This record gives sequence, C-alpha cells and structure tokens, in this order.
Amino acid sequence: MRLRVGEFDCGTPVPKHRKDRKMSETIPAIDIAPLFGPPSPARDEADRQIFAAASGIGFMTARGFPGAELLTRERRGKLLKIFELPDAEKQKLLRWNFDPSKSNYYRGWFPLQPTAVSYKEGIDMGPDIAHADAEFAADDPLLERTPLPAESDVPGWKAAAAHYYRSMEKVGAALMASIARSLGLEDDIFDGHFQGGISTLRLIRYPLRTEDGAVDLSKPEYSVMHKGERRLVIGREHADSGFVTLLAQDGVEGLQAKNHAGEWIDVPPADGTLAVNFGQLLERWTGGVVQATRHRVIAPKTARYSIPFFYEPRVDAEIAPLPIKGASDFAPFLYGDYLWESATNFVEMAGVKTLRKPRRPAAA
Ligand SMILES: O=C(O)CCC(=O)C(=O)O
Ligand SMILES: [Fe+2]
Repeated sequence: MRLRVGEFDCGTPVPKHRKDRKMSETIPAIDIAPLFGPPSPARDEADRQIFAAASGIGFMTARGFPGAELLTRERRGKLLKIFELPDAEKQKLLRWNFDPSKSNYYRGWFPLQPTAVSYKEGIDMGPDIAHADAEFAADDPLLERTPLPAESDVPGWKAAAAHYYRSMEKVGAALMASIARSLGLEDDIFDGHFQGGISTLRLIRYPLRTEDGAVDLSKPEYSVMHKGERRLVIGREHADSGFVTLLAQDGVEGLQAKNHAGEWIDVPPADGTLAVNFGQLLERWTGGVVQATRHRVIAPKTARYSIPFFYEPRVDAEIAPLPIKGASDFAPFLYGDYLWESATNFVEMAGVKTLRKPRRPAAA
C-alpha cells in the first residue's frame, strides 16, 4: 500500500495548498540541529517536519547537523581526490565482477560501463574504513574489507573518509530516532539494529558524456526533457533499497526526485546540506508510511560528483514487524539476506548474486 501526502493521520493535517501543489513543488529544507540536543519544542518541530517529508514527498535536504562543516567544496574535494588516481591504481581496487583475479565482491571500485544508461565510476566503502573493530568474516562478502589506495598515493584521504563515515553514521542515527518518535516508538528502538552496522560510503564520478560511438545516445532511453531542454540521464531512475540515504551533491545540480504526481523535482545541491531520502526496506517496515521515493540523475554541463552514504543495520539484524498501527505482518528476516538480494540487482553488482547464500533461508 502506498500512502500519499495527506492520507496518513499523524495528527497534523496537511494544509490544502500542499495537496494542490503542482510543478512548483520543492524539496523541504529542514534544520535538524535540534535532533542533537535534549527533548525540546524545537526538536518536536524538527521531528514533525522530518516526518512530514518522509511520509510525503520522501525527500528533504538537511542542514545544521554536526558534520555539516564537511560539506564544502574544499572538504568534499579531499574525499574526491581518489578520482585523480591513475587508472592503474583504480584498477587495483576493482571488485571481482570487474576483475576476476580479485576476491572482494561487495566493496571496491566499479568502473564506467560505456553502454549503460548510468554513466558513473566510483568506490563502495564499508565500516572497516572508519572502525578498527569492524566485524570481518571471510565467508561473508557483506563483511569483507574495503580495498583502499596506498596512503602515499592520496595522503590524508583515508582519515578524511573515516571521519566523514563516522559523521554520517551519527546523522543517520539521529534521523532514525526522529522517525521512531514520530511513529510513537521509543527513540532508541533502532539503535541495536544499527550498532555494528554495515553502512556504505560511496564516492561517484559521472564524467561528461559525449557521443563516443559506444552507444547511440539519441535512443530514447538515454535522455529526458527537462524544462524544455534535452538532458541525458546519467543515473537511472531507482529507489534505494535500505533505510536512509544521506547524499552530498558536489555543488552541481542533477539529482531529481519523483513526486506522487510523477513529476521530477530538482534536489538543490547547496553547501552545508545533505539530500536525505529513504529506502524500500524502511518503507516496508513502516507499513508504507515512510516513502522510498524514486530518483534519478540528469547530466549537468560539467562532470558531476556525488557522495551518497547508505545508513545500514548490522548483517544479522532481525527485521520483524514493528509495533505500529497499519504495519504489515511478515515473517522476520535477516538484514544481510535482504541486502544481498536487492543490492545485487544493481548494474554495478551484476553477476555476483549466487556468491552468498541466505543465512536464514526463507521458510518453505
Ligand atoms: O549521484 C546522485 O546524486 C544519486 C546517486 C544515487 O541515487 C545512488 O547512488 O543511489
Ligand atoms: Fe539512489
């Protein structure tokens, strides 16, 4: 069941003008600073705004959190330095599905795929970059180590990535606590699921795409019209699979969210802000209250970089029905089993699905 703006009774009636909003709709911009302080009317107000966004358009931009100082061109640039590595060094970080001599399946580099709609390269990094005690299991690709460049090739990069990862974990936890309060749950209800979590910090580069003979970019699947202009799609429309995504755009537009009317709304790339959206598992877990909104990336006039952080539970966290009204009943399952099934449907994970068996097979 998908609930729409105004249909969910969270005690706050949705103003009529919001239901009528058309192409002028914008993504709510929310100061989440009060989430990091004690209970207060300001925190209640931030909770209310976050919940309205999460259960409405399913997207927001957040500012005011500890770590917002990392979201400047200069600080993001430190993380994005990795894209300046020579190709030979990037290739050392490739995943198995792109280089079968490697033994990392889940973490590591994904190269440009010249014929795909999504036109990007980058790296997926796990908790081992940020936590010395991160769990490691040789027989579980979800718990493998992240292949990283040599310190001397990108001095200071690892420390910057570790610090960024830990900052985003705190923002993710604060948002989950806020949503818990709005659902009438204890605000630490999700903490146990996320301690020892396997969040992914991803760094993405979308090069400027030009006709290079690899594909015919005039085919309809490669572009869309936006404000009267033909724009290439460089990140294919999708919904994220998990819980909360915290995404830093690098001051360059391109990210768009799809509203309930099917219109594409630009997500502004302001410094000091994160784009926040929610994943399909959280939508399902909340009985369709939180919205896993579809989004895509259209090509700007320059290369584009982005830094999504996918806030995720521990591999063995049990996802069982929440005690909230309207939540659907389902047989409990393990987060890692769900994640592997959904993540391996994405193009940058093609070909690895059979390499991990569910730890708790579904009941026959
Ligand atoms: O690069 C972007 O702005 C969007 C990336 C994204 O949606 C994703 O990696 O899931
Ligand atoms: Fe996404």
